[in-house]
Amino acid sequence: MIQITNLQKRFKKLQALNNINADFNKGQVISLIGPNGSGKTTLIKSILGLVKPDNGSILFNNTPVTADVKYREQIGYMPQIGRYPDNMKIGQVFEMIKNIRGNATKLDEELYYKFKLDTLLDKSMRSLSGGTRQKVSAALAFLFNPDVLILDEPTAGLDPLASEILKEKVIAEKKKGKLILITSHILSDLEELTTDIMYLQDGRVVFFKSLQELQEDTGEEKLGKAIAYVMKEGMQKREAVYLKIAN
Ligand SMILES: Nc1ncnc2c1ncn2[C@@H]1O[C@H](COP(=O)(O)OP(=O)(O)OP(=O)(O)O)[C@@H](O)[C@H]1O
Repeated sequence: MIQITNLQKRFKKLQALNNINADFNKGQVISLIGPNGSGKTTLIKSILGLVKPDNGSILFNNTPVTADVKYREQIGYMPQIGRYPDNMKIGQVFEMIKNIRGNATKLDEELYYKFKLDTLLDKSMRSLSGGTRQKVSAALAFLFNPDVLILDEPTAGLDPLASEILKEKVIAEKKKGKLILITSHILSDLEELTTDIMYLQDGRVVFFKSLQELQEDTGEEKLGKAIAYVMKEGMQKREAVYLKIAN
C-alpha cells in the first residue's frame, strides 16, 4: 500500500531521515518507535506530503505521492498537536471539515459519539483542555472512514477511559484490514495493537520486524522489555567498537 524507497531528508546540518526503506501493507498496525528526535514525525509528514524529501520516493497504491494530492483522501491523520482556529466552536470545526470533504463518503461517527463531542458542540476550540482537543483530532481522523490511519502520539493527554476507547477503535479498524501507523512513547499502549515495529534512531531504521519476531529474537514477551533489550544490545555493540578503536 505504501512503499518507501531510499528516503532522505535533511534540515540544514541535521540528517532527519537517512535512507529509509519500508513497505507498509493492509491489515498491519505499525508502531513507529524511537527516541525523541529520531525522525518519526518527519517520516509521517513525508508520507502525508507535508515534508518534502530531498531524495527517494514514496508510493501510495503504486503512485508517487508527489503526483497528485488526491491520495490524502484515503488517509486519516491525527497530528501530535491538533491546531484549529481558536475562535471556532467544536460543532463549527466538524461542519467545516465535512463541508470541505463533501458528502462522498459514509461517515464514521463512532468516536465522535463515544467521546461525547456531540454534547460539547458550543465549546470554543480556544477553551478546550488538551485531552478534549485530542478527542476532536481522533474523531476527525476516523470520520471519513479512511483506508489508512496515521496517528501521531494518539493517546498522549487522553484519560484512561478515552485511551481505551481509542485503542478498541484501532483494533476494530485493523480487523477491517486497514493500514494503521502509530507513534507512541507509551509502549504498553502499543502492545495490544501492533503487528509490526519499526525502530528509528538518528533518522535510520534500526529494525523493522513483526512483534512476534521481536519477541522471539529477544526472548521477551513485553514490548517495552524487548525494545530495552535491543537498545542495550546496540549500546554494548557500540561500546565494543569504541574499545576496539581506542585500543
Ligand atoms: N521543520 C524542521 N526544521 C528543522 N528541523 C526539524 C524540522 N522538523 C523536524 N526537525 C528535526 O528533525 C529531527 C527529527 O524530528 P521528528 O519530529 O521527526 O522526531 P520524532 O522522532 O517525531 O520526535 P518525538 O519523539 O520528540 O516526537 C529533530 O532533530 C527535529 O528537531
